[in-house]
Amino acid sequence: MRIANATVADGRVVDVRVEDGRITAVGDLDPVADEATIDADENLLLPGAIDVHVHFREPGFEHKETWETGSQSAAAGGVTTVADQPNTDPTTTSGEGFDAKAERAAKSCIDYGINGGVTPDWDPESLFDRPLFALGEVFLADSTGDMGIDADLFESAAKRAGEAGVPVTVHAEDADLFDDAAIEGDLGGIGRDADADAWSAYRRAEAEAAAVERAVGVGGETGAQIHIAHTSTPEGVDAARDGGATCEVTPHHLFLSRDDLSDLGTYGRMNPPLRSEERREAMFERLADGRIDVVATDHAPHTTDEKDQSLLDAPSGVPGVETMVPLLLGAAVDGDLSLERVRDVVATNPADIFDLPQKGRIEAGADADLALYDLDAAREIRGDDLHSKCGWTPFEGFTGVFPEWTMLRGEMVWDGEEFGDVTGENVRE
Ligand SMILES: NC(=O)N[C@@H](CC(=O)O)C(=O)O
Ligand SMILES: [Zn+2]
Ligand SMILES: [Zn+2]
Repeated sequence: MRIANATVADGRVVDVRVEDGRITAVGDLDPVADEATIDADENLLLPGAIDVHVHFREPGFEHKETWETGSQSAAAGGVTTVADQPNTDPTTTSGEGFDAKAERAAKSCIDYGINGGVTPDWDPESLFDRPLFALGEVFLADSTGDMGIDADLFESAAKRAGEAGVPVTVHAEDADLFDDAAIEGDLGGIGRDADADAWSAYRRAEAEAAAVERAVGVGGETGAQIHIAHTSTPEGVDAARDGGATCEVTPHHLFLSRDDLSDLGTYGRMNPPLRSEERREAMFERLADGRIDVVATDHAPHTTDEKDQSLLDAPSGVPGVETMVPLLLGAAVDGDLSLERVRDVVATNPADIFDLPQKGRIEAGADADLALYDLDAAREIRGDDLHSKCGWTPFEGFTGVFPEWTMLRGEMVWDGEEFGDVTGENVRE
């Protein structure tokens, strides 16, 4: 197959040859006999995005998301590889837990990795016997699933991961620094009417940098490769960089702030929480100038019934896997971000950090994981149009550029209207 006349992120217009699921040539390519051609019409061709932080909820919470719905949502947003987090039921904290997830993940229509998690009763022996994508997210404070662990366990877990050469991804918040008084008394309101700003006041910004410093310190002592998940503050990003760690930011910490909580209510409750508009802008600046390595979604779907509760009863987390690339391309169209930055933070950098040499690039030898975007076809994001089982988005009404089609290893997994019959594989096997 030949994809003709594709504009790549650096502005070149090229042809791309795909054979047996791989890219075999990029450049000015003459068609060969009987070769199928897809005319890209000078639209933007990006490597399939790699979202290194999703919660596809299966096994255990199939009412929120499944591997089928989560992976379809990803594909419809130009994402062709995901890494799934361990706070499922059973938790992915033993070989058995890993196997239970691997069985479900076989239904994914995109490629994937499976992370191992850490709890006091984990079984590192059998867990490290499995092909882990990463150890993590390791919860330094409780979040959905209450998997927060103490400093000693974190250190011994990081040591083990370091020995095994497995990267460690960290949910960095220090619960000792939370302001419990912020969520005491009558908070009033349910769902969108709840005063969710209290959540941001409670899980204070200062709690992030403190935990990041602790995590990078443990990285230095143990030799483990540390990657900070969902950094939400410029202080957290700077502490990660200073300590030699890589870091990711979510779309919600780039595009939403505490100012949006009066509309979102509990639909804007997540960990770490939304920050001030000033901190949001500082995060965007660090994304644009290269200080943030990766955008990953922390796709954490919950049903509207679950969100339509009081601030304290509603679960933390928002969906995002389908809207990540569309939002970033929307920002690129507005001139806030270069297309090369978008490509790097959603594809090339995650591939480099998590050792996926076959992914994240449009060059000969790489997997033909590709998505085509018409930058003139930005449209309004609507929860009703998305494919996650949860049926809502915190980005309702924002503008995004969705893929015309998405290809996994040369097969059309999303043609803009329908999903192909495509089977994903574990990228570590
Ligand atoms: N981010 C969240 O608020 N929630 C995540 C867990 C997590 O990533 O902390 C979830 O699994 O729901
Ligand atoms: Zn987390
Ligand atoms: Zn998470």
